[in-house]
Amino acid sequence: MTNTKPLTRRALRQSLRAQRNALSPGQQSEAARLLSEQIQSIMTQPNSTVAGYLANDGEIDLTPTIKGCQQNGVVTLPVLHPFTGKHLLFQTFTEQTEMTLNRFGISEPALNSTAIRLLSQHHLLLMPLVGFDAQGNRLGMGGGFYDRTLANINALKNRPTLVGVAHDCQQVDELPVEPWDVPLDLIVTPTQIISTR
Ligand SMILES: Nc1nc2c(c(=O)[nH]1)N(C=O)[C@@H](CNc1ccc(C(=O)N[C@@H](CCC(=O)O)C(=O)O)cc1)CN2
Ligand SMILES: Nc1ncnc2c1ncn2[C@@H]1O[C@H](COP(=O)(O)OP(=O)(O)OP(=O)(O)O)[C@@H](O)[C@H]1O
Repeated sequence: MTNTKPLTRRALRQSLRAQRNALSPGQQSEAARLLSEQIQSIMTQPNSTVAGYLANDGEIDLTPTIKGCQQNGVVTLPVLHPFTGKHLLFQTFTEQTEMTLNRFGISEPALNSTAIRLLSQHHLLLMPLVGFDAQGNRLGMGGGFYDRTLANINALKNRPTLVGVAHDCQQVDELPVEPWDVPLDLIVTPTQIISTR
């Protein structure tokens, strides 16, 4: 019997990636500006530690958001785990941070053990995604990096709020869900703030 599930996810990925890549530079920068205002509006605590990402493949650009968060807090970026290659570490990011290209061609902080921040030290995790639905399901690039890294998140005493950030065109009615998928607490787009619980 043919298993159509992975195909469905693959087909969805392809179409949603094409849609975000079709946004014009003007639409991208307006989306980035609006998203930054949305994120500022949900940041309740001063001195927050927020994980971001550097946009790739048409993802919504967090540059204005990161600048805003750095003004009264700490920003970290994901780094591919040097040993497992399948998990993410989060390292602090400032203008002085030495950067390197990872195997996907995405810029990330050069490995520095003193810059690593634990998941439990974060208030917000801003997570890139390819697709989302209003129930909090997330479709990523297909590496399983965030899902593996967050697999035990509910065992933490202090767990960060998981925030999926995306363009509005990345929303679908209902995503296929896999057993390892870790649901999002919140989804923020340029025009929506969706609380999933
Ligand atoms: N901006 C950003 N950073 C991130 C992620 C992300 O989704 N976005 N990740 C979230 O997990 C991790 C990297 N995961 C990624 C997984 C696949 C591809 C990618 O472009 N895949 C290509 C195939 C590349 C290859 O075969 O080498 C593709 O699908 O076309 C990129 C990043 C960590 N950093
Ligand atoms: N907690 C986990 N433990 C072991 N393997 C996992 C786990 N989570 C995901 N995987 C594996 O990773 C692969 C990719 O998963 P999936 O398609 O859900 O990735 P994704 O959510 O799109 O990617 P990402 O989380 O990097 O954005 C799957 O084949 C799955 O087996």
